[in-house]
Amino acid sequence: MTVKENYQAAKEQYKAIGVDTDQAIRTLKNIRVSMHCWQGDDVMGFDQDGPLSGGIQTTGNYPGRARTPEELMADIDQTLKLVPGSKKLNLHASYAIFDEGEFCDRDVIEPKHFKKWVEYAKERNLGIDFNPTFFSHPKAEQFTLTSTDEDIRQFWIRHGQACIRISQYFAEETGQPCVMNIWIPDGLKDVPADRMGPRARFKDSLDQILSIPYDTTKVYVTLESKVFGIGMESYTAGSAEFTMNYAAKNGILPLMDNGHYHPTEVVSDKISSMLLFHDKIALHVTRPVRWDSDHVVLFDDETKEIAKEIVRNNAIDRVFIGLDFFDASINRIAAWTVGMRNMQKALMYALLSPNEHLKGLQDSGNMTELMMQQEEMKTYPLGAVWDYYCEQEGVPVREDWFNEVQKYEKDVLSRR
Ligand SMILES: C[C@H](O)[C@H](O)[C@@H](O)C(=O)CO
Ligand SMILES: [Mn+2]
Repeated sequence: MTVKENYQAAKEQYKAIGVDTDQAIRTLKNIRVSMHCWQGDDVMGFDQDGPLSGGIQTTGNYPGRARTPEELMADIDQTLKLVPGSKKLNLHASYAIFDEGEFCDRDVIEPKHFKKWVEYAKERNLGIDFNPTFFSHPKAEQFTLTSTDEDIRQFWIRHGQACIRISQYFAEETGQPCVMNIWIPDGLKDVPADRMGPRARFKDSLDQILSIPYDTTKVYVTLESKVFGIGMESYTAGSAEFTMNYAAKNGILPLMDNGHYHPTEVVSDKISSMLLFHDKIALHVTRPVRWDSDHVVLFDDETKEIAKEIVRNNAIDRVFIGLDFFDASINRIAAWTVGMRNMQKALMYALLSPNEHLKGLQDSGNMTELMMQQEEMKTYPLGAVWDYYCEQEGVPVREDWFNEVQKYEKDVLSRR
């Protein structure tokens, strides 16, 4: 049977339970998933040579890490060829590109240092999301926006402001809004004597960053929480409560990273609550294995559940979906491809669910049929619809994409 014939059979099966597969494909095609540039180079960036800091870690030493902007762009290109649908590029400030012999510290970076990224994005019809980088820098050895050293705190405030200006430049150049996410690692290894002070300074720093004029229809500033980091096990200033309240009170968006909570908490259960109080929210989809390990996103239960919450709450236009993982132990292009395709597959799974019918079963208290139907959905022919979608999008079907990764590894990555 051809991919199309398989699709026709699947289409009939879904139709019998009231699901329109053609519509699901049309919807999925327009959901932009933001691909993080930092999977390609183990979060090293181009503006400094020091180690990765901030309580995050890449493990592994698989050959082929991108070492220059040109290599990273080539690797992203290779990945984009293997991923269907609409995509966006997510950059960190540490990926600024300087001219030969030029260097600008993070507090004085300008749009011109991202001109090459803008050209790259425009040629590929990609929007750009952005992140100030409050780690991997000599001035981030201890604290950034919570620092008691006013010079250091002001340095990072200027960095945040510079990034807002760069974000607006991205939005204006690409014609797509830019999500600018603020995450700081600031925290303490051991029991604090003062939990309030750092948070008060963080609050004031954010107020100062956001005090500069910017177009809120073009730049969506988000604030990401985190429960702990390596070396910040006892306390993080940017806790869930801090970021949620700050975002709600100051007209910015909360960002939830599903690696940033206690292990039994799930972001899928938080989305509906957040949507009731915010017009828009943002996500970092990742896979925490026992801790915020940033493993590649799989087609697993939580990813599917996150996708279901976005789809069945009609929140596709209200949730910015970005990925955030970095695995240096496997081929990095395969890592990106698996993660991107799985996020989209999860969205397709959600779109192919008879959501109104299932909700009706819950509302009428018919929990037996609800369980039965939700379980049966797991073996409906999602794969046939996914394959057809990939074929329509001109990207490899099923595992065929891996041949291209192997060829690229042989021809390009292994020569680095
Ligand atoms: C690179 C980081 O993962 C990112 O900036 C931040 O979103 C994070 O999740 C830190 O744990
Ligand atoms: Mn994150």
